[in-house]
Amino acid sequence: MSKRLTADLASGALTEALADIAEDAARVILPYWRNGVVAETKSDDSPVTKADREAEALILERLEARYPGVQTVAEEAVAADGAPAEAAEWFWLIDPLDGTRGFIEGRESYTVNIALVHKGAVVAGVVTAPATATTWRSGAPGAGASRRRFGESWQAIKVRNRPASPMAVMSHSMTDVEAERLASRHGCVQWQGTDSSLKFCLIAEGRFDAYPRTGPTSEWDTAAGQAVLEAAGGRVMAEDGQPLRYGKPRFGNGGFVALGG
Ligand SMILES: Nc1ncnc2c1ncn2[C@@H]1O[C@H](COP(=O)(O)O)[C@@H](OP(=O)(O)O)[C@H]1O
Ligand SMILES: [Mg+2]
Repeated sequence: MSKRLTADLASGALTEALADIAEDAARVILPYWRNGVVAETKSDDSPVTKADREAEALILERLEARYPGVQTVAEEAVAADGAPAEAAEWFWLIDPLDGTRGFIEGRESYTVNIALVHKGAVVAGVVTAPATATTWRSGAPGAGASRRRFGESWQAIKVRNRPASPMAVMSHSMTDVEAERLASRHGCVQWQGTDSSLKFCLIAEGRFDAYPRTGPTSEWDTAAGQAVLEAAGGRVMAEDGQPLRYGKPRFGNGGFVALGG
C-alpha cells in the first residue's frame, strides 16, 4: 500500500485531496444540470447520464495519479464491467453522481461521493453537492467532520443532541404511509424526503436526527456519508445493530439506520 495513502489518512490531507477531486467532478457535472441532460437506462433500470460517466472518469484518473494501485469500486464501472470478485484490504468506493433521478429532474439534492475502506470499515469520505457548491468531509482520525463552500475555509460540524421531537430524513422512493411508519419506528414524529447521500450530511450538521432505510442500496451510496456522519459524532448501523461494513457480496447493503446524537 502506498505510504502516501496512510500518511495522508493520518494527517487529514487525504480528505483535503478528495474534496478537491470531488469539487472538480462537480465542475464537470454542473454544465449538464438543468440543461436538458439525456438520461439512459441501465440494466438495473436506474438512470445514468454523460455527467455520471465523465465525473467518474475524472475521479478514477485523479485517484490513480495521487494514490496509485488502490482498488476502485465505482458505480458506473461496476455497471459496465461487473463488480470485483472480492474486496481488497484497502479500496475506494465511488459514486460520481448519487441521486441521479433528482439531478435529471433538476433538483439540488445530488452528490459526488468518494470513500476509503480499510479491512471492511469506512475510514474516510467526502460528499460534494455541486448545486449548492458545498462539500462535507471526515477529518484526520479523531479530528471531527467539517463542511465548506467551494473556495472557502472548512467549518467544523457535529450532530445535535436528540431533541424532544426528533426529525427523520428519508429517500423519496417510499410512499408516505411507508415513510411515516419507518420514521415512527425510530421515534420521529416528523420526516422529510431528500435524494442522495445528502441525508447523512444533514444529520452530521445537526439538522435531522435519523435516516432509516429498509430497501437495498449499493455500498457507494452510503460509505462517504457514513464517514462524514461518524466523524461528526453519529453512527450508521446495519440490521444487526453493528456499524455498517463494506466489501460485502456484490458491494450491496441491506437495511440500516443512520443516527445523530
Ligand atoms: N433496489 C436498489 N438496489 C440498489 N441501489 C438502489 C436501489 N434503490 C435505490 N438505490 C440507489 O440509491 C440511490 C438513491 O437513493 P435515494 O433514494 O436515497 O436518493 C440511487 O443511487 P444513484 O442515483 O447513484 O443511482 C440508487 O441507485
Ligand atoms: Mg448512488
